Amino acid sequence: MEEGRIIKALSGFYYVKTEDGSIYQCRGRGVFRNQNITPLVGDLVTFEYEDPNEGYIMQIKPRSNELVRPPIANITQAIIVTSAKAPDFNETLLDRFLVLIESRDIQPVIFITKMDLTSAAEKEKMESYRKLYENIGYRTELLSMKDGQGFNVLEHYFKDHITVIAGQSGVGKSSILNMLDDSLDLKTGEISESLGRGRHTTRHVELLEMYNGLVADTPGFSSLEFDTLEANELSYCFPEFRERLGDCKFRGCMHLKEPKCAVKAAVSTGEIAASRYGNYVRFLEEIMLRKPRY
Ligand SMILES: Nc1nc2c(ncn2[C@@H]2O[C@H](COP(=O)(O)OP(=O)(O)OP(=O)(O)O)[C@@H](O)[C@H]2O)c(=O)[nH]1
Ligand SMILES: [Zn+2]
Repeated sequence: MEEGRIIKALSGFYYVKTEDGSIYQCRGRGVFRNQNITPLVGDLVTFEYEDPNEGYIMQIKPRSNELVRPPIANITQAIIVTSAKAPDFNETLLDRFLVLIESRDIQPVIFITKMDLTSAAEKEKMESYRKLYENIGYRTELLSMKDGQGFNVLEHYFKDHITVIAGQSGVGKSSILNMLDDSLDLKTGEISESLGRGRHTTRHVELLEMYNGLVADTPGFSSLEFDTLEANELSYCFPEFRERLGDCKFRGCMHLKEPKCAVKAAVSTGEIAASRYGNYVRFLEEIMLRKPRY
């Protein structure tokens, strides 16, 4: 029995990559279909084969998480791409992405793009946002495609991770992916050729090899609704709230009107940013007003 990770799903085949870099074309076992289990890109699996083009996936290891769009399992990192300008930087949108990513137990990283379009005052503002988010524990990079600012450090982000890129339209996600793609051609061109298909002939999800990690070729978190998050889970998706939850007087404190609330105390001293607390309250209202689904 061999072990590997599904890095691509296409026309009923799963492409499983083993530790030594070999790729096996496999089918799911009938039993998965009967049990309503679909193997996902990102899954760690065991498989059997006689011919590398005719393997069978025998077992799927338990997943740490899974996304519906794109359908990928075991994501460890999400890079939120957000622009400083065009479209304007929007901290509520950034916090929304952060919460959605935290709620899936995925480590967020923040890339702020298009720094070349900012004025001196705006640059300063972006630097202060960088401080705010780094204080919370999120690694944050200020980037410019135009002069390559910040890009030299990007490769360190990918090692040993399964990364999904997230962010609204027009912020520069494809530009970053294209940049990643180039170096990818050098590294895995051989493998793609041996499988007889180019990487660009498919619209299906694929994990691309990138600086000793894997990156999904399709952006994630396209739905920005909090449709599965419960109100009492929200504060766990704000790391700077999470670390203070034990200090609130009331168990189950929602950090609104309750007395002796450690979160509100930290907001009043500036240890928690007012913008973050404001977005917490806003998201909480949104979750409470959500129509029950049947
Ligand atoms: N000035 C400037 N323009 C950039 C930068 N990064 C990306 N752009 C431009 O922004 C536009 C949108 O970039 P994309 O990479 O297509 O953005 P995207 O996030 O993939 O957008 P969708 O595919 O719609 O989700 C393009 O015209 C890019 O050339 C940057 O750092 N500076
Ligand atoms: Zn509280």
